[in-house]
Amino acid sequence: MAADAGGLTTEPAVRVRNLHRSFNKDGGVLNGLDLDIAPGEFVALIGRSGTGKSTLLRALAGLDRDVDGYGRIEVPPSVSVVFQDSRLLPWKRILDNVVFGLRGADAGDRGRQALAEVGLAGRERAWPYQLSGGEQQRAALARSLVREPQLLLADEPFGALDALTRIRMHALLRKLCETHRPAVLLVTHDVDEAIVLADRVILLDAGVVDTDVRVELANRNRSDAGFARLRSLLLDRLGVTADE
Ligand SMILES: Nc1ncnc2c1ncn2[C@@H]1O[C@H](COP(=O)(O)OP(=O)(O)OP(=O)(O)O)[C@@H](O)[C@H]1O
Repeated sequence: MAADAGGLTTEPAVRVRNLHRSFNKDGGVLNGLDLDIAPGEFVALIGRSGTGKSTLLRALAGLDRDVDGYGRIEVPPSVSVVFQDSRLLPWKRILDNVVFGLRGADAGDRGRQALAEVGLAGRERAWPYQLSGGEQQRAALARSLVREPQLLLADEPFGALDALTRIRMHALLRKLCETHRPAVLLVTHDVDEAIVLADRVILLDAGVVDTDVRVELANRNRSDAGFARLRSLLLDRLGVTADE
């Protein structure tokens, strides 16, 4: 049970217990991982390359049917996933991509509203190839959030974008999460991105949680001393010095 701001206890949105996953007999990628994410909590997952971040995300997304049977994964019924590439269907217009598979007479309206929320009003009839990389990721976010997921899983969603576009996307993602309040697990290589966006940063090492730190609102500001402290703590745990 996680304590919420009012001191009450709430059931976590995500509960992972003793999760193992290996791909060969040389050793495990996930080695008994435990993790709770509270409803509406934004968790960033960092870690050296190959430490199992994407493996965990895929397991939570239900994309890995071979996670070992003796661990436990509990996720909410509605989960959306965003990847580094937008995975828009090239033969469908943007609005049709966003509402693909949605039911209800109001699907079109909900899709249009979601596109407006991500700054793509007026682009409903565009084809994916007519959008920039950043715009395609905006459309991918709209497609996820129009489903009002209780859990949003994001695997390096801004990894392919230029630095300026990334900063804009950070602001957009925070705003969307504050409006829709899904629990979020964001995999990123970027320590700064993790601190700027998340309520909590988790560092994975050797397939278990190595470090689990809370980010106060003030620490999200890059010029805050707390930001610098957190950054050097995390970089240290990753085995790099802040000057590298
Ligand atoms: N389907 C698979 N088959 C075999 N090995 C795999 C498979 N998926 C992942 N692995 C291996 O599991 C390990 C962890 O991979 P994973 O993608 O989870 O790491 P990661 O922490 O996300 O890495 P990166 O930061 O480089 O994206 C790697 O050694 C990878 O080669």
